[in-house]
Amino acid sequence: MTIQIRTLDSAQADFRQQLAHVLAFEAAEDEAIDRAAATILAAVKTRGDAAVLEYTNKFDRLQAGSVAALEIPRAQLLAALEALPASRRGALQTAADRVRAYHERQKIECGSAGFSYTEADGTVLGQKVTPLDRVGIYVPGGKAAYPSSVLMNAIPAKVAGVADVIMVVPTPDGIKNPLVLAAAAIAGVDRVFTIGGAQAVGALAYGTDTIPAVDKIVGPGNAYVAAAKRRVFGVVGIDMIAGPSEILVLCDGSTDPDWIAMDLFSQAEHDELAQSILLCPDAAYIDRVQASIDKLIGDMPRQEVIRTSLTNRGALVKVRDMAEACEIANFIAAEHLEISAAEPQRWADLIRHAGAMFLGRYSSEALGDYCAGPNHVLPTSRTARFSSPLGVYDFQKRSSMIHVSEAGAQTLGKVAAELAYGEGLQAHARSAEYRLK
Ligand SMILES: NC(=O)c1ccc[n+]([C@@H]2O[C@H](COP(=O)([O-])OP(=O)(O)OC[C@H]3O[C@@H](n4cnc5c(N)ncnc54)[C@H](O)[C@@H]3O)[C@@H](O)[C@H]2O)c1
Ligand SMILES: N[C@H](CO)Cc1c[nH]c[nH+]1
Ligand SMILES: [Zn+2]
Repeated sequence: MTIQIRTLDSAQADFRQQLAHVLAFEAAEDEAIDRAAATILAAVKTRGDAAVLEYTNKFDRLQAGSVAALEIPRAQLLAALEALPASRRGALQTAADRVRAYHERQKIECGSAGFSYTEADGTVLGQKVTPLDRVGIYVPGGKAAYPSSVLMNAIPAKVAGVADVIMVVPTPDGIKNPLVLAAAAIAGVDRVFTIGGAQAVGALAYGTDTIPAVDKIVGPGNAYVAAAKRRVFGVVGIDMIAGPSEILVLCDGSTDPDWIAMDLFSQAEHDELAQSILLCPDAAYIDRVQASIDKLIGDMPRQEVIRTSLTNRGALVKVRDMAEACEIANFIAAEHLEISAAEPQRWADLIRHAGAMFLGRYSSEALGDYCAGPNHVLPTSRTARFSSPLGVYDFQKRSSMIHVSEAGAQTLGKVAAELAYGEGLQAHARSAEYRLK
């Protein structure tokens, strides 16, 4: 069995156009998905629970009688945790502990305590950091179950101090994944509803009789979830657009090609729309990776998903050298970037845009997906140019603090009044002047 992956060469004159074509989603597909998400959101906004129930029963093939029946009580989460085989439970707990330890660092090092300073005249200025009150975490569940995504979403929220974490997760055909439920128990999720897609995003954004409206929705999902999140932004906060998974491997041509082939599979198996790309300066090595792909694909239970993803969205790219690979990687701004090379740090120093970087031949991206510690909810579709991994900071907000002393009001009042008159805003000017002696 062979897979026809597109091969590109950066020396070709139209390479950049070809690359842009590989990275682009079909615009027509995007529009159709966006229209479908808009229709679902409008229905949820106007008809609440009834619409959530209809869409859930339709898309996830359920026969639920009410949205309330789609809530999983905490006792069921705890029972799922208790019933896990010891090795699974141990792995889940280890992953949770490592994710928590990493995110605790973010709390310390990203200034979660706020700051304040006092000026010579006694005026105090500062910044107060507070957690959000209630967040919705989207855990994908259409084509695969993601216990790891439960940990990645819920743990930073709890580390930030969010009181109320509402999780949504679709359960196609009513199949509840016990590891997902157990992960929710370990991570301290407050409520779980088995709903997904745009209807879940709408329910969390607008609230329904059964599902409480949240302040922010975070978490990855398919293209419908991403489109819905884009549309509800403003009503609620969102973290980023974390869509179909991506891996970009930069390889110097000395890693076992089976390892690289499997790394490419690892993200391709998520979704037909997932994207796996290899950049390498060694043409013969690229052929070896292609041979490994053809050798290994037959053993993959999800080979049809992998095949579609690699055929439609994958690429094996011959580059001039590793420096050029880094330059191209900055353009691609991939969700995951593996630098499988002898001097990974040398190349990492040249990378500015990537959701997460995996350095060296032993850092397989899959380790980051589960248990390395950093978050696996990462910006996709080139949004790593301006977005960051999900983190404690996504569950916090900042308020500015201004405590002006009587002496401070004398100097600031004159400055403010002058500028207010300049803007033609009399009330502003007088408000400042009233405090002048
Ligand atoms: N970036 C990350 O951090 C990260 C992490 C894990 C997974 N992922 C990605 O998340 C995605 C998960 O996708 P998924 O499909 O498995 O689960 P999902 O939960 O995102 O989507 C399933 C839901 O999509 C909706 N849906 C499906 N077909 C529809 C249609 N035709 N019209 C309207 N709605 C429809 C349904 O409501 C269904 O419940 C994958 O692309 C995976 O790569 C990303
Ligand atoms: N690779 C996904 C993020 O793109 C996360 C994940 C969860 N489970 C396996 N992988
Ligand atoms: Zn993955």
